[in-house]
Amino acid sequence: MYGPTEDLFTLKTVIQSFRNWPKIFRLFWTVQKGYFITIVILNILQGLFPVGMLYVTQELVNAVSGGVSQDGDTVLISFLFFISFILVKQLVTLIQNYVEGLFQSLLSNRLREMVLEKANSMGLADFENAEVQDQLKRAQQETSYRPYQIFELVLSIVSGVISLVSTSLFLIFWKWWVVFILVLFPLISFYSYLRLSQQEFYIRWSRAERERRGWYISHLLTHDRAFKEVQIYKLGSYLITQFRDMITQFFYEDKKIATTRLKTSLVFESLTIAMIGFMSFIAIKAAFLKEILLGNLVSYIQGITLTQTTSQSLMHSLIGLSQHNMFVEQLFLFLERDSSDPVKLQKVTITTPQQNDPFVLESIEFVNVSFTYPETERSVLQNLSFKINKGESLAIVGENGSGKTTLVKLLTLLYKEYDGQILINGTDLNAFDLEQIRAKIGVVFQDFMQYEMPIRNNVGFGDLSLLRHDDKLYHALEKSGMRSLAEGLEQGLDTQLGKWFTEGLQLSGGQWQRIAIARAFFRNADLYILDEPSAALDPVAEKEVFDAFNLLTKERMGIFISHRYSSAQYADRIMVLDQGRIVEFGTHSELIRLQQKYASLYNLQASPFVSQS
Ligand SMILES: Nc1ncnc2c1ncn2[C@@H]1O[C@H](COP(=O)(O)OP(=O)(O)OP(=O)(O)O)[C@@H](O)[C@H]1O
Repeated sequence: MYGPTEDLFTLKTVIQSFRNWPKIFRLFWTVQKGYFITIVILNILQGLFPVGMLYVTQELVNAVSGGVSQDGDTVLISFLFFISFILVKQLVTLIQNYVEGLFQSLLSNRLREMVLEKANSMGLADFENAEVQDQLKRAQQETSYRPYQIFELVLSIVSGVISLVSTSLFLIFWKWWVVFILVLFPLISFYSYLRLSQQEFYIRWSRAERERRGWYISHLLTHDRAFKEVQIYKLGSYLITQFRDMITQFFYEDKKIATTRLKTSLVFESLTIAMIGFMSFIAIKAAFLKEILLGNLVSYIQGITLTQTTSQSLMHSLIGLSQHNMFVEQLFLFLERDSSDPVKLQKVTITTPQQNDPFVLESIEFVNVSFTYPETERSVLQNLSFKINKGESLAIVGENGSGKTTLVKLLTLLYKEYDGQILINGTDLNAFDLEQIRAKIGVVFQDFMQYEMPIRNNVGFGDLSLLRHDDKLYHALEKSGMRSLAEGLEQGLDTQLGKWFTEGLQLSGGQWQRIAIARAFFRNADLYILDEPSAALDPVAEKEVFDAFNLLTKERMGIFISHRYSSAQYADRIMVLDQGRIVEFGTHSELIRLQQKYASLYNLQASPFVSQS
């Protein structure tokens, strides 16, 4: 297993985890300076309140009991002072809650945005990597609240230290050793609590993958796509049992830690109470013997309790801080990891139509390209060399798993780690801005997306800059044979598709595919790629789509993958892939004359006894 293990949580790692603080505080500063400063000031004030409270209480009690003065005015002034103090304290607390709430929302929004921005800048290889998925999961889980909790704890430590110092000074004039014991005692329990918090972190850390599995099971059980199979194959109770086993295991892990925490707390809390009891007894005895005034007795007892709780909560804050640090470390690990994709996130300017881009794809050439998927051994594409020029169409055929889709993924620049060279207009691909090249490619993947959004978005995502150009959207829909359906709808292009949201129109598999084709055609691309376009299309739709495709690619480039050899024959050239190698390459008639794999499969499909798939 990668990452930390339970034994690795030493004091050193705890200290090291503080290295993210400059980044965290820079983030706070950039989120909202005004709120940030206000929160700091209000927390310092909060730190001074306890000792203030001790003082006004002492003054009031002494005034009432006549220990300081018999004068009625003094009592009244002390009382008004006491009430005003409480009022100010409450006001500060209210304002503090208000500002902190707003700041926390802003911070959590910004962090969530940062995680999404990072995810958007990653490559496909990252998304297919379980370790990255775990990191993403941890980052998402911790983003919304951990950094703010660090801030809160730092502030509470600051105000805690102020309280501790001021209340200690108050007690020191009575008996210095009382303060010494009260501060020292929580330090003794520090190690036990630190160990516990590290164990908690490890448990949560190691859960990321299992939590994702749990999420997947609940996704299967709660989403329409899986519903049919879950019902027909009666998978429900099996999946629920798996889910239950998983959460039960989580529960027992949590329970074990909670029990240890309970035992530790029981020991230390009992000792604490005994200690406070002993010290209070000393103060009561002194008051009984008239060595101190009644007001002083009250403030000493409060002071003892306050010093004890403050020093204990300071200790817990420090431990909490180290735990939050470890979690935040995971967040920054994700935010700062190198992307497998050379394309860095760019702000999309959706106002400039892509039509204005002077760059034109003239040719794409593969020179001895071999490819192995990350984290795997087997070479999926081996020594591919071919060239496609503007105005040409290419059909790629081959058995399942022969590497057709992988080739499309390389063509669409989704993986950068390949051997050999890919040349664009005769120049190595790496010399180009990949975003610019991608903007010139319109593609329908085998597992195309069905966006649970209006038709406008489903098609318009092909070119965001033209999202509001209804005529162009309808034109693209016409090419994929979906115009009349869209025009017949009451809401037209703004009809919601899918069933996830209200008033959604559910399409058939073939209709969804045609929408995806319209999306690709909507883009003013130089290269159009259709991966298995006929998979869900009826013969009439297939013919329409191919006619549109041929027309569209006349002055451009067109590549399609198909298992239907009847479609492949109309491409200018055909590539036959077998176990990642090009075994035949040429026109339909050339390959038929060769009488090899293509010819035999073509004849097999043409035979009246084989149904076309
Ligand atoms: N993301 C991936 N990670 C690792 N291996 C993969 C990945 N995707 C595909 N493969 C492997 O690469 C090989 C080629 O897959 P590819 O999808 O390119 O085949 P294909 O020719 O398009 O097949 P089909 O006709 O079934 O769509 C297969 O052996 C597959 O197991």
